[in-house]
Amino acid sequence: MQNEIGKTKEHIRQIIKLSKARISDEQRKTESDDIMRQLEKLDCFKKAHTILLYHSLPDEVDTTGMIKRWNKTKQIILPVVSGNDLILRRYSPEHLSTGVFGIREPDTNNEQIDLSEVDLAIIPGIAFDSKGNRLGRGKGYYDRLLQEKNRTTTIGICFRLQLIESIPANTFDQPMNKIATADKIYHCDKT
Ligand SMILES: Nc1nc2c(c(=O)[nH]1)N(C=O)[C@@H](CNc1ccc(C(=O)N[C@@H](CCC(=O)O)C(=O)O)cc1)CN2
Ligand SMILES: Nc1ncnc2c1ncn2[C@@H]1O[C@H](COP(=O)(O)OP(=O)(O)OP(=O)(O)O)[C@@H](O)[C@H]1O
Repeated sequence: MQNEIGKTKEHIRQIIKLSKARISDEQRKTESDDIMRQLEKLDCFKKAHTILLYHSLPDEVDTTGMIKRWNKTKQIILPVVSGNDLILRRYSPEHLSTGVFGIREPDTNNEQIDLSEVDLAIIPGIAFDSKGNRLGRGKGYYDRLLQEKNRTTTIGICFRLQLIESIPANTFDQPMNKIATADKIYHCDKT
C-alpha cells in the first residue's frame, strides 16, 4: 500500500505529465538549448572530464544535441537499465541499442564505468524543487545508483514548468546538488 508521500508523488507525476504534454516542439527545443547554455557556464561543467548524461525520451529535456556536441571534448557516459539497477557505459554513436523502456543505451561493446569515475551527472526527472529534491518516474533507479556516497556532482535538468514549490522526500531519495532550468541554476547545496 502507498503511504502519504507515495500518493503525493503520484499526484504530482500526473499533473506534470498533463502540463508537459502542452509544451510545443519549438519550446522544447528552445528551452533545451537554453538549459545547455546554462550548464556550459558552470565551473563544475568546464572542469568535468567524465559526464553522465541520459538519452532523452520525447517528453524530456532534449539531450541529443548535448551528447553529440560534448562527445568531442568530454567522455560521455549513459545509463543502461539492467533489472532493478542502472549500469553505466561509455557512449559511442555507432554502438547503441534500444533498452526496455525504449531508451537508446550503449551496448556491451562499450566499456562499463563505475560511478566513482563520473565527475558530473546530469539527471532527468518528472519534477524538481529549488531545494534539490527530485521526483523521478517512480522506479527508484537513480536513487539506487546515487545511494553510495560519492564525489560526483549531480545536476537535475528540467523545463520551467517542472520546477515546483515542494516535493516530499523519503529517506532513500537522493537530492541533487544543483538544478538547471532555461533561466537559472539553483545551487541547492550552496557550493
Ligand atoms: N531518458 C531517460 N533515461 C533514463 C531514465 C529516464 O527517466 N529518462 N531513467 C530514470 O530512472 C532510467 C530508466 N528508468 C525508467 C523508468 C521508467 C520509465 C517509463 O517509461 N515509465 C513509464 C511507465 C512504464 C511502466 O510502468 O512500465 C512512464 O513513466 O510513463 C522509463 C525509464 C535510466 N534512463
Ligand atoms: N536505495 C534504495 N534501495 C531500495 N529501494 C529503493 C531505493 N531507493 C528507492 N527505492 C524504491 O524505489 C521506489 C520508487 O521510488 P521513487 O518513487 O522515489 O522513485 P523515483 O526517484 O521517482 O524514480 P527514478 O529514480 O526511477 O526516476 C520506491 O518504492 C522505493 O522503495
